[in-house]
Amino acid sequence: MSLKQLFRQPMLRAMLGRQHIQALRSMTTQSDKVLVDLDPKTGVAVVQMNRPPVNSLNLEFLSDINNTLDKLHNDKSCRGLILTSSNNKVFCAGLDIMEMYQPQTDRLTEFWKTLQNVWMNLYGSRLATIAAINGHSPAGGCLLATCCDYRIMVQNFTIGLNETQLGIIPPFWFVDSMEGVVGYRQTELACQKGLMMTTDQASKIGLVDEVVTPEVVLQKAQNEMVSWLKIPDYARQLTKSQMKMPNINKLRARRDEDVQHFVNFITKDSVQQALGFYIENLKKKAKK
Ligand SMILES: CCCCCCCC/C=C\C/C=C/C(=O)SCCNC(=O)CCNC(=O)[C@H](O)C(C)(C)COP(=O)(O)OP(=O)(O)OC[C@H]1O[C@@H](n2cnc3c(N)ncnc32)[C@H](O)[C@@H]1OP(=O)(O)O
Repeated sequence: MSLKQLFRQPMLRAMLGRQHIQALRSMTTQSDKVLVDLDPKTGVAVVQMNRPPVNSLNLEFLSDINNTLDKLHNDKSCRGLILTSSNNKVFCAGLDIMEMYQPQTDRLTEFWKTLQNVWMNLYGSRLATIAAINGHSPAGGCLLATCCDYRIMVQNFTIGLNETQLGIIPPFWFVDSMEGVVGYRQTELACQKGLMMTTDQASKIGLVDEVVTPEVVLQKAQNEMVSWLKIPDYARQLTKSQMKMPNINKLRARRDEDVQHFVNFITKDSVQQALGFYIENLKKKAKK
């Protein structure tokens, strides 16, 4: 959907109002892939991922997400962030597989470093963060969701760290994010088997906090945010940082090693072959 079409959507207009559409327009001049609407009254920013067709995370999109997070973190009026998608079937399809298939090493390295930055920035955000998961959310999409403090997901979609199904390995910080939400045993089951869970299955293990219908997902996220923002920021932020810093420091200490492992692993012939098959199947499925 084009930006013009997006702005014309009656639901979006009613939800945001004229003033916000204006704000959204001015920020989209910086990136049309990440749409931001910061409500000056509440301090809540709705951030919509908008990279058609499926919000897959390539280097440029990740950089845009990172810049958006930086801007919101530097804006003192901003206290909460709701992460969602402009595509009402796919929240985020995870990493752009084309970044990992037959890659140039320099770009692959930059890609991974940028993903690490996004993870540290969102997982450790000073803001109260809520994922309004309005579509499928595999792998890197699930990672973004588990970076947030609370998850509300629309029924009848799927979510999970499915890397092993592609013949790749979820990095330790993907696993740490998941473990922080659902605990060791459920993470072990979900990650080793590369489980894609339905919204209901994800809700049963606590991977999502609320299951809702598509029409109300953003309103529910706004309502939930109100309760988070009733807590004094310093108390909430310090509590969050106490819980999340150990995992962030773990990645910081192993950043370069993690990049090296990623590049070595992805460029292996066997992994390239597995990715090639996976892409072929995706394309076949898309054509049907
Ligand atoms: C010793 C230590 C070593 C450590 C090594 C660490 C290595 C770890 C490396 C990486 C971790 C990886 C993380 C990831 O995120 S990998 C990506 C995983 N994502 C997926 O598997 C999702 C695949 N997509 C889907 O399942 C579906 O597309 C969907 C459910 C998201 C949406 O379905 P639908 O609406 O029906 O859309 P289509 O399937 O028709 O797709 C449309 C279009 O988009 C293309 N596409 C889909 N997903 C991706 C993607 N992730 N990247 C790039 N392109 C994607 C799809 O191919 C179609 O394209 P078209 O044929 O050209 O139209």
